[in-house]
Amino acid sequence: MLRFRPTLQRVATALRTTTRLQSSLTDASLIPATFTIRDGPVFKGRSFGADKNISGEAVFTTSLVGYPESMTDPSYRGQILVFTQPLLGNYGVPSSSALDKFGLLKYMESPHVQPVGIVVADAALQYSHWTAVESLGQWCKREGVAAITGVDTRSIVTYLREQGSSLGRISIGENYDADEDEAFIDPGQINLVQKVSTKAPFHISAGADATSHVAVIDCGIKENILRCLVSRGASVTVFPYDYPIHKVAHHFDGVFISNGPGDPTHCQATIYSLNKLMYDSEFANAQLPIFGICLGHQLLALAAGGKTIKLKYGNRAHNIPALDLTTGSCHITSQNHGYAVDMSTVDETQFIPYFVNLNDQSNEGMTHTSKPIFSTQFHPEAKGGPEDTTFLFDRFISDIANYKKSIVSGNNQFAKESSKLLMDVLPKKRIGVEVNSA
Ligand SMILES: NC(=O)CC[C@H](N)C(=O)O
Repeated sequence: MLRFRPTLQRVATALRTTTRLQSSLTDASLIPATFTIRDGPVFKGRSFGADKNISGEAVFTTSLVGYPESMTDPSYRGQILVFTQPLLGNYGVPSSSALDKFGLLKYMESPHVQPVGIVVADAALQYSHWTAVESLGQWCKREGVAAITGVDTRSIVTYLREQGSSLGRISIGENYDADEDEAFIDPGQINLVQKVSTKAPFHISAGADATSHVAVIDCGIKENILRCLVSRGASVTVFPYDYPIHKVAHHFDGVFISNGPGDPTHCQATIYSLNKLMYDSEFANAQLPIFGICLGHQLLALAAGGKTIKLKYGNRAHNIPALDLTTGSCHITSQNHGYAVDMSTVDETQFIPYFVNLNDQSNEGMTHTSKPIFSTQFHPEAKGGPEDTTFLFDRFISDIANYKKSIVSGNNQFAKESSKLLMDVLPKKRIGVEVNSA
């Protein structure tokens, strides 16, 4: 053993030196920055992102990996994302434009960084990964996103857990005055969905193996949700969030409602359309499959006459246990939400709870009592996070297959017209989505 000690000591010294060299905490070239919580504490650190003062709702995620996916999730629009993982950026950032075989973004959940700013304990200034093309800091600078490092994220999160999600701001520069009464932008007052939803329909083909065609309501859809659908044979036509989907639903084999940022009650046009789709006499006997995720779940509940509540600090993590009330199985789920459905306000003759959160008992999904309509608060598509609940996409595809069979056998009164929409001429990606700084 003794013979190895000098070697071990050398390795330990080398590791310490490497860590010191890579750490943002000791890099004097980074300019000072301040993270301030409104009516709360002030944290002094250093900027490693865009040279820009920003404000928004400060929220935290306890996810350990997956910062490229989280940071491109449109549901984070308008927020300042505090990471509890103490070292961020060590595996760099992959390409924002690489595409998979469906023409979907290979590594990112949308083309741009969505939070207005990020807060980390220690940003790795060197990175290493075979997919990496730039550092976390370079990416934030290129995207106009403020980033602060060298702050005590444990005490920030302790504060946010006790006080609830709060408004915050990141200010860059030495001469920041903590008393300066600069405005704190409250994204809760803004229709953020309007900023991230496609401005016109686009189409992603499932290719020669396509077995169905789904209408997607885009409230800020994550790329992997589209992939989960098309990789299961469902071609998708993606519509703006306020498109009157009830007027075109008969052209499709199913309707999907996506995740998205902000307060669900801002999406009145979507709620109206979903209400029509579920309750209008035209659709009364229709067995059209509908599936909603996260904001999509909240919008379905609102369309069914229910109410949503704002959680104290939300659920943002990749390891949240959700109990499937139909099977008794517990699944580990990926989550990012600040609002939740109050199931006591949803008509129980229409919808019953599907999943429940085993940490805080909040609702995690609902299922219709007589129609193939269901939704989840968590993210079965993951990215990042565990893929334990991707079987829900299989359920949706199987609901679609049953629906198609019922039409073929003439059992369904909701006769489906053959699609006359000119899918081939539709664009193949999102249209005119505003970049983060807009
Ligand atoms: N990921 C989501 O779709 C989030 C939904 C909603 N904006 C919330 O915060 O609750």
